[in-house]
Amino acid sequence: MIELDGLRRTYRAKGRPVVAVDGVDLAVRAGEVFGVVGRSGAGKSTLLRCVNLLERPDEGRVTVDGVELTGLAGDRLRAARQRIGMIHQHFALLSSRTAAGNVAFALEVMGVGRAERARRVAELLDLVGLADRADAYPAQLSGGQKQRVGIARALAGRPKVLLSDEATSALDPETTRSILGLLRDLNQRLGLTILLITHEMDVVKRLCDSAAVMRDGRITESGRVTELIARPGSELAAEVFPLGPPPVLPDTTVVDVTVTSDDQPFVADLARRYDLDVRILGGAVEQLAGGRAGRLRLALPGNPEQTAPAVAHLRATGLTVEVPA
Ligand SMILES: Nc1ncnc2c1ncn2[C@@H]1O[C@H](COP(=O)(O)OP(=O)(O)OP(=O)(O)O)[C@@H](O)[C@H]1O
Repeated sequence: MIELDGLRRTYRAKGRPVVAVDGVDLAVRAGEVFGVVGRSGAGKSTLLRCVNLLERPDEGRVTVDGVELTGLAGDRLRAARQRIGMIHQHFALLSSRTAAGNVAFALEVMGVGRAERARRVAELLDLVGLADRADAYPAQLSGGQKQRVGIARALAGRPKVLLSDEATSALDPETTRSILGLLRDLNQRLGLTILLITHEMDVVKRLCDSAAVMRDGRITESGRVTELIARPGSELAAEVFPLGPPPVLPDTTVVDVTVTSDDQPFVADLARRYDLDVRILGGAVEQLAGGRAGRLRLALPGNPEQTAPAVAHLRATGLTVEVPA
């Protein structure tokens, strides 16, 4: 649904080039929620803004729903852009217009007539659960309600794709959960493809089917969330399920095991097979949007040489096992 090929965007700051996006290839499948994570300055916002050409890439191609946007200009580009909704961290609402007025404004820009506009505004506010606040001004709405208006407005052009720029970063945890629930619901009910950028791992856990990690303008890893978490050395795994530095324990081998949905009861199996008193030092296993996954840190009695057969057995059963240094 979204394909980025060889995307590059350079800014000039104080006379020097700053490569914000440095040759990015990315494919987002129709109907999936795809999250791009990375530290501040990694190039996430620039990448997202290149998808609807708010930012013109210097090089590379952007294709959305089979249309190469980088090959369009003028009215054809405007029309293609209407099919891509966008929501923002600080909502970007017009303070002088009510919730209904903000959504109506998007429809006005698209040339939708008055009667149709009124019908669509009611429908869109209903879709985001805000029908009863249609006449409220942004200053009278909570952060979560403002983001609901932002989402209704982004859906005005019946887009197939929604871009989300840190949509929940300004919200408290409970409101974040309700907005993530709404986005998941819209993704499923409307078949909406969502590409989002975030620095919140909770967003990746609760909403994303797939994800990519961005660093210094490049994608360093990308794939389905559950697959990435099971990949040895994955940065995403360490961010989503942090285990921290390993403790130093005498005559003990510390191992980090990635758990995914089809795993066997491996702790009990290990204890039985090798007569080991396996201890769980930390970790978590959760139901994510893309399936059950997690990481557990285990302590096996014995030095690495003594525990090697048990570790090899864990690996042979298909588990990702890392022995942290
Ligand atoms: N308009 C601009 N002019 C000059 N440099 C810019 C501009 N916009 C972004 N940059 C630079 O490009 C790089 C990537 O910025 P970008 O905002 O895309 O990163 P980000 O990952 O979204 O970070 P954040 O989460 O802090 O917004 C940074 O080094 C930033 O300073």
